[in-house]
Amino acid sequence: MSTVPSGGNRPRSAARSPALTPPADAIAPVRHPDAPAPGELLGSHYAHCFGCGDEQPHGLHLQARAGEGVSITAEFTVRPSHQGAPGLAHGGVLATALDESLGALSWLLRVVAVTGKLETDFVRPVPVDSVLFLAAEATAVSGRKIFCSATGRLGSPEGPLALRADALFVEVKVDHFIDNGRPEEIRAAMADPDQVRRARAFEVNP
Ligand SMILES: CCCCCCCCCCCC(=O)SCCNC(=O)CCNC(=O)[C@H](O)C(C)(C)COP(=O)(O)OP(=O)(O)OC[C@H]1O[C@@H](n2cnc3c(N)ncnc32)[C@H](O)[C@@H]1OP(=O)(O)O
Repeated sequence: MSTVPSGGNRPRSAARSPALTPPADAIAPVRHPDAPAPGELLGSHYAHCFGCGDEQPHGLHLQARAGEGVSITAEFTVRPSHQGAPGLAHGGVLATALDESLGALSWLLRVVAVTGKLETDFVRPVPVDSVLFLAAEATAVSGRKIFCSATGRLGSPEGPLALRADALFVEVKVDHFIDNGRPEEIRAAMADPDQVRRARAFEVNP
């Protein structure tokens, strides 16, 4: 019996929702001229974010770095608290790591965007203590819609493919959070000059 999980070589687009295929008039994503330089750590967009916040004790503490074009890389170490099955990462946690990596592309586009749709293939089991090497890139833009893809590889950037995702992010105004977030966290964020600075860094026209 083969030990290679099935599905690893399936062409990605064949099984994806039509909504994840950019329309014919979509344009190539444009890296903002003030985007962080390739290799630069992007930092957290919100200290309490479950994906990247350094003040979030339960979080993944993902640290993303700018890549070339509109791409990022990130590393995620799977901890015992991330288990689903014994000794294996929970799929929802892995999807979160992909989602956060894709969200980090906003730093390079300098737009604020949220996940509208995320489709994930779990190609290989991911054991506890694995280091996942994540890579995400924006592939097309159409109006407010940002089409993007990510992969997660085991042990090194060239390691076996464990995860891949395609996603649609939708550009929003900062008001999206002010209007929808719980008032106490919104008040605290708006009173924090460092948080306001981070929010501004996403926006071309704040
Ligand atoms: C302080 C700094 C913090 C910075 C914060 C950064 C946070 C990053 C965190 C990591 C990422 C996340 O987890 S973000 C959290 C998880 N995501 C969310 O909570 C989003 C919840 N959903 C929403 O709020 C909404 O549905 C939106 C914003 C996604 C879309 O609503 P809208 O603004 O009214 O726009 P709408 O007209 O519906 O959609 C615009 C276009 O996108 C398409 N579209 C929208 N959703 C979908 C969908 N699911 N599947 C297909 N297509 C979709 C529409 O068909 C339309 O296409 P067309 O007609 O134009 O062709």
